[in-house]
Amino acid sequence: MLTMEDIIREGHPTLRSKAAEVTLPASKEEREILSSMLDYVKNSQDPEKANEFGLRPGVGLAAPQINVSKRMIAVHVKDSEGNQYSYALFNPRIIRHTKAQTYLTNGEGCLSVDRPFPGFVPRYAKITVKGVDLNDEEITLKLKGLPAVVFQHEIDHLNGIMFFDRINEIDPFDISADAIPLER
Ligand SMILES: CC(C)(C)[C@H](NC(=O)Nc1cc(F)cc(F)c1)C(=O)N(CC(=O)NO)CC1CCCC1
Ligand SMILES: [Zn+2]
Repeated sequence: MLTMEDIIREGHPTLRSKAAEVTLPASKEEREILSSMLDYVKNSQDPEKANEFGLRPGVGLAAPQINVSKRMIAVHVKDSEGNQYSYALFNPRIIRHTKAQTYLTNGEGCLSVDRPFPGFVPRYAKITVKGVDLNDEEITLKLKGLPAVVFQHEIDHLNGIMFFDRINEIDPFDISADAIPLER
């Protein structure tokens, strides 16, 4: 099973690389890796397991974070209405998005970043994501709110983008007036 030791940290070159498309259908090894990533995110949200294995509770993970430069992400997060989004995707891509922006009012962190990085991270308010799941099904997801933010954060990792790249350097808390705030 994956633990924090498998997660590479800021400064590791893989976090700044563009991950390669997975040739579909995925190999057995690629499926095992993607499945272990979803297990990590689920396990990390289980207090007993998180405690036993020292896991930092996560809502998403991208393959580059475990030093696998392939386009694979795992997300396990509830939206504000309590709907559970649990997805492990090969080759996820944003095919549509609103101009409107949203942001977490607490800012963002990252399992690969061991320091606080204050500031608002502008994200698209609504996105449509296409990808292929572990059953080789192509799925299309229409997302808003926290799930939309998590998917954007994870897909950024596939392109070597870290959340703090998106924070305004002059005024970290500067965000467009019509951006939709997402309270924690
Ligand atoms: C780095 C960490 C702080 C652990 C972060 N968790 C998180 O943001 N949890 C959270 C946020 C909420 F708004 C409401 C709530 F209920 C729980 C996280 O897992 N990630 C995953 C990651 O680093 N993936 O690469 C960072 C998140 C920041 C925004 C999206 C993903
Ligand atoms: Zn991250």
